[in-house]
Amino acid sequence: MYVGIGSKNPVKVKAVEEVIDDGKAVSLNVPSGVSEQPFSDEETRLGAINRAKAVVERGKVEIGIGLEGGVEEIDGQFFVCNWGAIADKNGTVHQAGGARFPLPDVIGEKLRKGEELGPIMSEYARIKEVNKKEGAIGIFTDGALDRKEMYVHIVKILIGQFKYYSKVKA
Ligand SMILES: O=P(O)(O)OP(=O)(O)OP(=O)(O)OC[C@H]1O[C@@H](n2cnc3c(O)ncnc32)[C@H](O)[C@@H]1O
Ligand SMILES: [Mg+2]
Repeated sequence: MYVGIGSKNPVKVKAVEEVIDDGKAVSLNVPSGVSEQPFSDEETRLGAINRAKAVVERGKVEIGIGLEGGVEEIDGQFFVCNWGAIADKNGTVHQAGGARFPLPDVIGEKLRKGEELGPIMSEYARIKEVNKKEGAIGIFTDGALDRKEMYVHIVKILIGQFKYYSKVKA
């Protein structure tokens, strides 16, 4: 299966490569169509869908995957949320949500001021481009789960659905 991923972020590309059968993904920089820092579950989900569709529209691959990270405020506390989507040339789209976990208030205050989570996290963890490494989930779980592994779960749910529903339709 030749798959495109709508991001050049190595954690997202590696997550797709780890799950797909032939292990080679094409990475494409495509617009998410939402803010650089999505601020709700809905916006994050839409970003993932837009990326997946944009990959397929480029015409290089039959199947596109979009992965998007965002934040969602629940009861005054910010949570990181994660969404993924898979799209094919026939217009089929499947979606999956990933892990959620709360962010400390000191980070929430910066998000409210309009800063992006990526730079906030790098400053907080004192790790350059932490969004391309273990990510916020790696920091706040003391390394129990990193951002790539978190996306691996989403990609498995996406590809799994794609295979299941293709069989059912056949
Ligand atoms: O190149 P792309 O694919 O856009 O990769 P990205 O790291 O910017 O990831 P997203 O656009 O999906 O995430 C939106 C913002 O939230 C940040 N973010 C999301 N999850 C994060 C995490 O686990 N650790 C650090 N930053 C994160 C990210 O860096 C962006 O500033
Ligand atoms: Mg981004």
